[in-house]
Amino acid sequence: METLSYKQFVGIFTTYRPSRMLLTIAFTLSLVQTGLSLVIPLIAMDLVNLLIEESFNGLLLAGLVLLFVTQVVLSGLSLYLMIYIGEKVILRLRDDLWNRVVRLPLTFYDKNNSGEIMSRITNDTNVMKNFFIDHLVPFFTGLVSIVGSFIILFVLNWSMALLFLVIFPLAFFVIKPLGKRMYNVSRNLQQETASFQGDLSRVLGDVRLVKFSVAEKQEAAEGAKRATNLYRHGLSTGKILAVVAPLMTTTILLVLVMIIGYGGYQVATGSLSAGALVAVVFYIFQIINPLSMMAQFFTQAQKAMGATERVYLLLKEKHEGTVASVKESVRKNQHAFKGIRFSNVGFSYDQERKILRKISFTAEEDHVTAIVGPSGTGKTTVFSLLERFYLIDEGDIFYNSDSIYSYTLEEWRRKIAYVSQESPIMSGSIRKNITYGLKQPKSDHAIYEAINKANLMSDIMALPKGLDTEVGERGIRLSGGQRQRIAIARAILRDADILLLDEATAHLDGQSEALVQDALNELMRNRTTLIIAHRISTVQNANNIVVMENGEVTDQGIHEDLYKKNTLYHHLVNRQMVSNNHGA
Ligand SMILES: Nc1ncnc2c1ncn2[C@@H]1O[C@H](COP(=O)(O)OP(=O)(O)OP(=O)(O)O)[C@@H](O)[C@H]1O
Repeated sequence: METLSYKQFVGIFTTYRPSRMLLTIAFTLSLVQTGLSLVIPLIAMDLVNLLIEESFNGLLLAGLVLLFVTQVVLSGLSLYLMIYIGEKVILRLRDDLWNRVVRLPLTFYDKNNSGEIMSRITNDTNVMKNFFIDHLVPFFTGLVSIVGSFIILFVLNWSMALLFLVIFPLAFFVIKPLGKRMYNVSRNLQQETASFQGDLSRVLGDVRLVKFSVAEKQEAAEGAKRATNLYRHGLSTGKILAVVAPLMTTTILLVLVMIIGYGGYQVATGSLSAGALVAVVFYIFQIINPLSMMAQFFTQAQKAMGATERVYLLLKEKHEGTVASVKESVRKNQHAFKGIRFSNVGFSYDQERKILRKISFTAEEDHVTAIVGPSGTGKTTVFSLLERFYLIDEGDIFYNSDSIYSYTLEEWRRKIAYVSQESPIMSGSIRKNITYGLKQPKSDHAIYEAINKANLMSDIMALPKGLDTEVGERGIRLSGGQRQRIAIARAILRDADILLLDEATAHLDGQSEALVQDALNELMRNRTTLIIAHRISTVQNANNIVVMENGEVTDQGIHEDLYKKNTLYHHLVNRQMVSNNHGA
């Protein structure tokens, strides 16, 4: 993994920050507050000295109290502003990430685990936020506090300032190398957290598979291994902290003992006033506190860098619109043909294996074109290319007279309704599922019409809350046939010009299948329909059948002709389809 440069790191914060004005106000407030805290010991010094002389200045005391109060109020205000800015940055970042995630091309999801992506968007952004709020801003105000305190300390009593200057930096020689280790440890820790989440979402997503494969033991062991890894990384962090924290405390104690000892001696000899010693101790604290925080700053910065690095990788991914439109568009092709035309299309998912070779066929408007072929030949891939999930390598695909790449991605996908084999259902109401992705809201009347055409009416009427019944993960489970008919109702409402249908291989019972088939016949009317066919009735009724074999189109025609002259087709119909044949 390439490492993030400081410039990119800062770049992310500046890209998503709110107005510069707000940042300036927040910074100014915390600087003023820090400045005030530098004045307080000076007043305290005068007060102590006055008390020793047994006189008292009420005005001075009132001034001190006022300063204290102002400082507290300003400190609260600036803290809130910083939190506000931090939250704003992360809000924008998460917004942007979410936006990107839904727009990333499928090629990205082929390569990345969804649980890990979730972890990046939730955990890693949190780490970034905490760094900003808890460390970045205090770092700068801390710097002001340290420098200011040192200057005053030197003016008050240079010998004590010098003493302090010699002892304290020693601690940093030990802490610095540990910072580097901390970076590696937290980087691994976050990677491991992401893997943990990745595994968890994999198991939860396919909990049925786990159960019917009796893989519980295996998964439990896998999970325990991951949890142990997390534990180990946690302990490694602990070890580093166990060295750093006592070291810091001891150093602080040492410094205090020496300063107070030496200061007490000076007070006794009369070269330092008691008030000045009080002020010196104050300033020492105002140096030590931010310093120990700064020691953490570097380790935390490293941690935040690790988190930002992964977020940055996600931000760098190109979204689908730009990938799928790379191909030069060819509008106004000469052909007057209406429908879809594949012209010498070549495609591979990766460099190693060509999946489709010189695919050419037509799917005419108002016709049903069936695609048949053995498993793994590339039929689903043809559909994916039509949906522009992936970009073709060679040739072109035309719709009517234009290349499909001459449309914007949204324009193009709105022309298509896809009823896939699995008919996925989203968590939510049936209404939400049926109207999913539609541009305009549909009236209940239109929805019921679609439901009727999809043969779903009696199913929905039987549900307690009708259209508003919750389905999917948080609601009732639908049967395979019901899911398909919901997908069909969705496609009917979508009313797209092109229909892609991946016929289910799963065995529906006769009645369910008849219902689905009826609904499909209704859906296919007046569209350009392409079907990956598994039923003999489908191929018998198709206007054109495209036979695919090993990524190539080897034949085209109508059922009767192909059945007679094409051995593969003959074989396919006899072996694969007859078993599915209910209605033919
Ligand atoms: N996302 C992907 N990344 C890499 N290879 C893929 C991907 N999807 C499919 N393939 C490969 O492409 C080839 C064609 O797959 P495809 O799903 O198009 O076949 P199919 O004809 O639809 O098969 P089936 O009838 O079994 O569904 C297969 O060898 C498969 O391994």
